[in-house]
Amino acid sequence: MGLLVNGKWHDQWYDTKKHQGRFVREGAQFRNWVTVDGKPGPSGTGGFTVESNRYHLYVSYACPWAHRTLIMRQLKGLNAHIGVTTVHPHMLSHGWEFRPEPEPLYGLHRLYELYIKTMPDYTGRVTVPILWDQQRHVIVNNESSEILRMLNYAFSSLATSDSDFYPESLREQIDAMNEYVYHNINNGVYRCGFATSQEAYEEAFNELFSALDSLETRLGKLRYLTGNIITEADWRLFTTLIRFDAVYVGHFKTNRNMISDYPHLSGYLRELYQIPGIRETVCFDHIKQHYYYSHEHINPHRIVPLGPELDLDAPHNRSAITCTVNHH
Ligand SMILES: N[C@@H](CCC(=O)N[C@@H](CS)C(=O)NCC(=O)O)C(=O)O
Repeated sequence: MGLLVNGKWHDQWYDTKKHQGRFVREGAQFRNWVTVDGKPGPSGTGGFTVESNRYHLYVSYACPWAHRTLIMRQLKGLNAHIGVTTVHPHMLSHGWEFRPEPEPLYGLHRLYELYIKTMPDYTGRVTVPILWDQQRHVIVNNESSEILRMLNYAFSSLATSDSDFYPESLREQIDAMNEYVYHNINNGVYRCGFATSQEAYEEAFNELFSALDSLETRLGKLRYLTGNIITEADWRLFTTLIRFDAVYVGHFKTNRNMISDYPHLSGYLRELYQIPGIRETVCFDHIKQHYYYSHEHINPHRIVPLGPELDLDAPHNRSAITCTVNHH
């Protein structure tokens, strides 16, 4: 694992020293938007008009951030319009790689080569997901939360489903929920796992479990995070929950409870998993191989645990939760 400095690859682990052992995630740097008319979006520059088969997603099945984009592509019915290439689950000294086959567009073997192709003197982390423009041969955007919104809106002219995962009337609630879930849960598990001091770990651990406790209560009253329809907030939580018992509990030491110990959270997780098309986006083999094998600092012998056994096909019993709270 490493990063690019002026377009040169450096193999190094995250530097947590400047934050007293805390893991602080770097912001994504490519922030252009695909739009219906090619005008600039909320950030970046314009020229990225929505078109079938012009854009391509580079993802890892292991990565919770990339997973969100795969889910949105699937649920909107965009599979025929946006191709996907996946990286190898092991992220080693060259970062994410295309192995054994190179990626199909340019025959490249390493993800960082796409960053250099976009910006020859790029300095920063090399992350998935990437939304790639096959016409201009550049990264459009490498921030998953923004890619989700593009798939939901700009691409809706191509989509086979008209579901809206960020409806106007719920935006304030979705934004607040996203913020809370991002800090405490999505990034919270990484803050536990990548902490290099006891204090930093405990701080993240306590925030993580108090957030899970509070969502457990919430999901005892509401079918989904913001009421009776599934929004992007649910899918953003889902990608962390689905990895939790399989990986985070052991590898990231988030072991106060498993998700399966929480009746409402686990029923909710199963309900989302059982929605048609979703299980096809979940690859436990890549998920377990990636974390346990790649992070040598955490797991030096790279032994990948065989358990736990998860029964995600058990009945979810969520239809009993009728939404009585008016969320408007
Ligand atoms: N803000 C980014 C974060 C993406 C991210 O951190 N992806 C991880 C994989 S789970 C990655 O590629 N890490 C490589 C690295 O940090 O060097 C997003 O949500 O799109």
